[in-house]
Amino acid sequence: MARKKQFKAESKRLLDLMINSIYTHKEIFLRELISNASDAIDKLYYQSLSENDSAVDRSAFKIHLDIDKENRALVISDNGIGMDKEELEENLGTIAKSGSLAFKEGLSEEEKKDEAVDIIGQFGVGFYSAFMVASRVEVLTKKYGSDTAYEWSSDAVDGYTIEEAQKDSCGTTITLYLKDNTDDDNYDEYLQQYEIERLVKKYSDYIRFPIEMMMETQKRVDEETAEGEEKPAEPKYETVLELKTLNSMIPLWKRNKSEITKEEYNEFYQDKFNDFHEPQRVIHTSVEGAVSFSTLMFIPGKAPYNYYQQDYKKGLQLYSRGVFIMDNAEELIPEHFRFVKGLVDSQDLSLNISREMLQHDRQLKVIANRIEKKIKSELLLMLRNEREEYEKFWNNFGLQIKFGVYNDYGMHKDLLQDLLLFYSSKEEKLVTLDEYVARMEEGQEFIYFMSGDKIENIDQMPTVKKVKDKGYEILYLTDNVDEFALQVLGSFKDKKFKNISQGDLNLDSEEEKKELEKKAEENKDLLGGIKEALGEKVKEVKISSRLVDDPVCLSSDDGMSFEMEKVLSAMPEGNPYGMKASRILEINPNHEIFKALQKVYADDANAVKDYAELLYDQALLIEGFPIENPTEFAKKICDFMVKASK
Ligand SMILES: Nc1ncnc2c1ncn2[C@@H]1O[C@H](COP(=O)(O)OP(=O)(O)OP(=O)(O)O)[C@@H](O)[C@H]1O
Repeated sequence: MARKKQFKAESKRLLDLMINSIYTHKEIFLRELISNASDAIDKLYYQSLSENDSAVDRSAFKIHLDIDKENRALVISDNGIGMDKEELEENLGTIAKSGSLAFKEGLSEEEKKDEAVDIIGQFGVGFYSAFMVASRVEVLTKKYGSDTAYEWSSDAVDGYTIEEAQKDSCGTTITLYLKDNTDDDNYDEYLQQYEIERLVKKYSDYIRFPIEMMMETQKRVDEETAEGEEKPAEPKYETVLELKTLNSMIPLWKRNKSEITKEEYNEFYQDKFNDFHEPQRVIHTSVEGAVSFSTLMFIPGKAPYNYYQQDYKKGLQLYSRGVFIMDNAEELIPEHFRFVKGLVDSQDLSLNISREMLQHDRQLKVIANRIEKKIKSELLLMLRNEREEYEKFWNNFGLQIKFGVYNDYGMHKDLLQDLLLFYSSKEEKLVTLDEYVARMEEGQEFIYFMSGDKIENIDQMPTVKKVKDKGYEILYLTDNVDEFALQVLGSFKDKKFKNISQGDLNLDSEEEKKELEKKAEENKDLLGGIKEALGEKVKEVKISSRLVDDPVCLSSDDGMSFEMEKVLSAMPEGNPYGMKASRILEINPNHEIFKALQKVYADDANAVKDYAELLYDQALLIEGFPIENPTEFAKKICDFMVKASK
C-alpha cells in the first residue's frame, strides 16, 4: 500500500475551496481537463516533429471521453506525453503558481464564492477543478518513452497516493468519481452523453485533436423504402453505440471572422488565458505576404492582479501551422503593450525555433513589428470612436503607456504620444494632447501642467488659479511617471510643456511686470530680511506674479521639479544623489499678509523671523512636503492665536 502524502499547504487550501465550492460554473472542470489533455498531446506532437521521431503516429492523437454510469464516473483519456513519477508529484501535489495566493480566514459564504471566482479567474486552477464535481480522482499515466506507469489517486481530504500501475500505451487517463447529488447540485448530469457533448461544443470545440465519445444513437434498422414504394407504417429504430467526434477541431483563429460570435471569442479568451473577466477588445487578423501569419489578440477587460509585479509574464503564444510551439514568446510584444494576451500562428516559422533563436529571427521581427502597429491602430480607433471604452482601457493600462513613453530614453514616444490622456482643468475630464493643442488660446506658447497627488488637491494649488484666470487649460498630473514622460516628450506639435510651479510663467503684461519690479525694489529690505531668516532653506524670496488669492507658494527653477524630487525620494534606494528642486518662496504682494509683513518689519526687523518661518512651512505643506519641525510649527501658530485674542 502506497504511503499517503499531503498536499502542500496552499494547494490544500485551494482544494478545500474546490471541494466546498459554491461556484456556479462547476462545468468548467471538463474544459480544464480537456485543455490539459490537449496540451499533453501538443507536447508529444511537438517533440515528435522536432526530433523527427517516426515511432509516434501523429494521426492517432485524440482525447477520449467515457461515461461509466455503473460507477458514476467520467473518464477523460489522452494519448499525449504522460507524466513520470516526479512530474506527477510535482504537478498534481502542488500548485506551482500559488506562491502569491493569499487566502483569507473566516470568509462568509458570499465572500467564499467571490474568492473562488477570483481564484479560478486569476490562477486558472486547472486540474484541481476536478474536485468541484468529483469526490475521488484517479490519474493513471505513462510517460512517453518510459516502461512504467503510475496511478495518482486522491479524495482530496487526506492527501494523495502514487503507486506503480499497468498501462499499455503512453498518455493519461483521468477518472472522476462524481460527488453525491445535493439539493443544489445534480452531478448525475455529467453522466448524460448530451450534456457532455454540449459542454465539449461550448468550451472545447476548437481543440485541434478529436474529442471522441461512444454515444448511444437511434439507428433505423428496417429497409429503406425504394422510391415509389409505400412507406411502412412504423419505421424501426434501434439504439446503437457509435464513436462520435464531438468537436469541430478548427482553431478559432483559423475560422472566418464573420462567423465567430462574441461569446466564442470570450470563452476562448477566458479559457486560454485564465481570466474570469471578458476581454475588452478582440484583435483578430490574418496577414499574407513575405511573412504570413494569423494573430488572435485580446486586451483584457481588467488588469491582472499581478500586472505591475515581476511575476507577470508578457508575450504571446506561438504556433506554427496550428502546432503549439511556446507560451509567452516575449519578442512578439513590445514592453509598452505587454498587457495584450493572445497568440500568433505562422506557417513561416520553423517548429524547431527555440527561445534563444526568437531574438534573432527575422521573420519574427517582421511579425512583431506588424503586431505593434496593429495594436496601436486598434487603440487609436477606440480612442477616436469609443471614448468611454478607451477611458476604461486607460484606467487599466494607461500607466503602462506612460511608462512606455518614458522608457528606453523615449524611443517609443512617437508611437505612443497620441494615446496619452491627462486630466484637464478646463474640460474636467481626460483629454488627449491633440485636443489640448487644438484648444490653445491665441498666443499661448506652452502646454501647461501641474503635478500633485490627486486632482482635487492640484485644483486648489495657489499657482493654478492664475493660469486658469488667464484662460489657459492645465493638465493635472497625478501619477509618478507623468512628469518624467512629459520631460521625455519635451514638446507636442512644437508646443513645449511647462510646469506652472517652475521658472517664470511670463503671463503678465509689460505694465504688470513693471509694477511688480517696482514693488520688489521698494520691498528689497523686507524680502532680504525674510531670506536671511530662512537661510539656506530657500534659494530666493520674491514677490510673486503667480498668486491671485493665496498668500504664499513655493516655486522652483526650471530643471528638477518638486514632483520629481518626491518621486526620487520615494524610490527604494532613496534619492541617491540627494537631488533637490530649488525652493523659491513667493509672496503675494496683494494679500493682507504682505501688509502685515511690511508693518512687522518696519516696527522690528527681527520680529519677521517667526512670520518667515511660518509662511515657509505653510508653503511646504501646500506643496505636499513634510515640514522640518512640526512641533515648532504648531507652537508658533498657537502663540499667534493667543496674541490675536488679546
Ligand atoms: N492530461 C495530462 N497529461 C500530462 N500532464 C498533465 C495532464 N494534466 C495535467 N498535467 C500536468 O499537470 C500540470 C498542472 O495542471 P493544471 O491544470 O493544474 O495547471 P496548468 O495546466 O499548468 O495551468 P492552467 O490549467 O492554469 O492552464 C500541467 O502543467 C501538466 O504538466
